[in-house]
Amino acid sequence: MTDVSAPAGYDTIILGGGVAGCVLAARLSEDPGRSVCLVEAGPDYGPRQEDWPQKVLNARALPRDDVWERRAPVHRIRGRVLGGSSSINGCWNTWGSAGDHAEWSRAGGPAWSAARMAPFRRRAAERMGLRTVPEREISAWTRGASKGAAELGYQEVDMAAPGGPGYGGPLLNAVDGVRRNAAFGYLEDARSRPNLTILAGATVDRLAVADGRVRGVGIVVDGRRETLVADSYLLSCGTFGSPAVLLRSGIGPAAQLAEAGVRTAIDLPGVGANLTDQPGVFVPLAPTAELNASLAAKEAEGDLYVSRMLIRAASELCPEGSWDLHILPTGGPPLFGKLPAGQYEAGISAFLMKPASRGRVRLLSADPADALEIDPAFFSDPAGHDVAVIRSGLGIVEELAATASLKALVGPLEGHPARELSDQDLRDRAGTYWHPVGTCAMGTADDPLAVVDGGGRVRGTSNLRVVDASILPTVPASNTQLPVLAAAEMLAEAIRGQA
Ligand SMILES: Cc1cc2nc3c(=O)[nH]c(=O)nc-3n(C[C@H](O)[C@H](O)[C@H](O)COP(=O)(O)OP(=O)(O)OC[C@H]3O[C@@H](n4cnc5c(N)ncnc54)[C@H](O)[C@@H]3O)c2cc1C
Repeated sequence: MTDVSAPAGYDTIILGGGVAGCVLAARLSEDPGRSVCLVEAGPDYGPRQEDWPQKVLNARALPRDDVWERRAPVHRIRGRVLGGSSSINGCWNTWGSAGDHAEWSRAGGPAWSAARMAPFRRRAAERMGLRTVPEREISAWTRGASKGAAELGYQEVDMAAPGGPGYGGPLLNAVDGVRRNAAFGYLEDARSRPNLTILAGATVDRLAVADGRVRGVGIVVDGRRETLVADSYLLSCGTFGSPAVLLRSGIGPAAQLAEAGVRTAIDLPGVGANLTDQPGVFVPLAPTAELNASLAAKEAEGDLYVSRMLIRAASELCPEGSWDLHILPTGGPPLFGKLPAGQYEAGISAFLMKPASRGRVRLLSADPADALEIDPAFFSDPAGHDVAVIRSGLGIVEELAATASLKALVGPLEGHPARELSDQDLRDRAGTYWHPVGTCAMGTADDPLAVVDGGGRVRGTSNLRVVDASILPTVPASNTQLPVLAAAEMLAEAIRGQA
């Protein structure tokens, strides 16, 4: 391998230029005495918004071009571009419950409490320019759904802060239909710093580990293999990418590594295990001619968005005062497929926010160009918790659809109520909310499945941390972008404090 690093190497190399990677690159390079290199497999379209593809900027749809494995099943979609999945996501930002922080604090220490994370949440919201839903983006469907939620007795709540069940709008990282991804939010002014190098189009293959220290990282650029060296390495390739890099580097379950033909450097059984994502079931409804006309008029004005409100709801199994479901009414062009002009899809999804099921990420080969085995194992928990909660959610969907406010906009439910579907049918109909976490989970020293500690340090290593969604041991009862931004802000400050 050729050595393409700075003559004396970098102080810090960040592997993966997604949500967490952009935060780390910006915050760590604020210190002019630290040289930082950010490595990203996908393209960097540069500092000027006008040079980015329209598809990536368009916040009204989910882009499908700059992704890993373009023909992959939908639960595996992830961004492969500077900004990572924030460049292809729904631009929604919500915050989780007190229960999430209790789980994270047990695993990672008091820094993960709601109070200690709050300043980092605010800092992230400010940098990303998060804003509330403007009135003009609220369609007749969204307005009806909010009124329906109030009819059912839900109170309006602040979705970007801890609290209890209720309804409201998310905070958005999109302005006038333009997706403001983490590369815009964090790298705009950092790009011109002489101590920050952004290396796009560079796929991380593996880390060279000896005696618990990373000695270099192998990357592939235009088919060429090269090596970068640094004092410390921060792995931010996301919930699917980070365990894959560790596994290729020989950090993972020894038996599995042997199967993949990789020599074990550190036997860490938790790498790639504990994959946790939020499945959802969509219940389609039939829009009335009036609703279709109203949505068409919104679209003509350029202000039609598929979803702009949600309900935090509780199943019978949810701890008192918290929520374990997002009820998400959507109305607009279908997410998948097409309808004739002037016709729209309206419906309501129930998403399971605190699943008990655990899936996994595994290598199919040691080649970084090969696809991974990604199995979210939706609704697989033996006790049937997840199926019970989603059924409860589908009951709430029916109640919402039956409110006077929504009955005026859609026809009645047809066929069997979704809550009566068989377990297998629920599995077959499950989509994803795209919030996978947990494959490099943080945990205490006595937790055999812990991969990192509360500071993201990889067990058994002295200069390697993981900082991204993969370290969250449990998924929050929220969308994950804002929690990942806040976690990266918090860990960046901790890393700077140690310099
Ligand atoms: C379709 C979709 C919709 C979503 N909608 C929302 C939403 O509306 N609200 C919300 O809160 N969350 C949403 N999310 C989730 C949110 O985007 C993620 O939680 C967040 O991006 C996670 O940040 P991360 O840094 O862990 O990973 P990412 O942002 O995915 O970044 C990982 C980066 O690492 C790079 N990488 C991976 N492997 C390698 C490698 N081997 N070499 C070099 N680079 C590599 C990737 O290309 C990517 O840029 C959505 C996600 C998807 C996919």
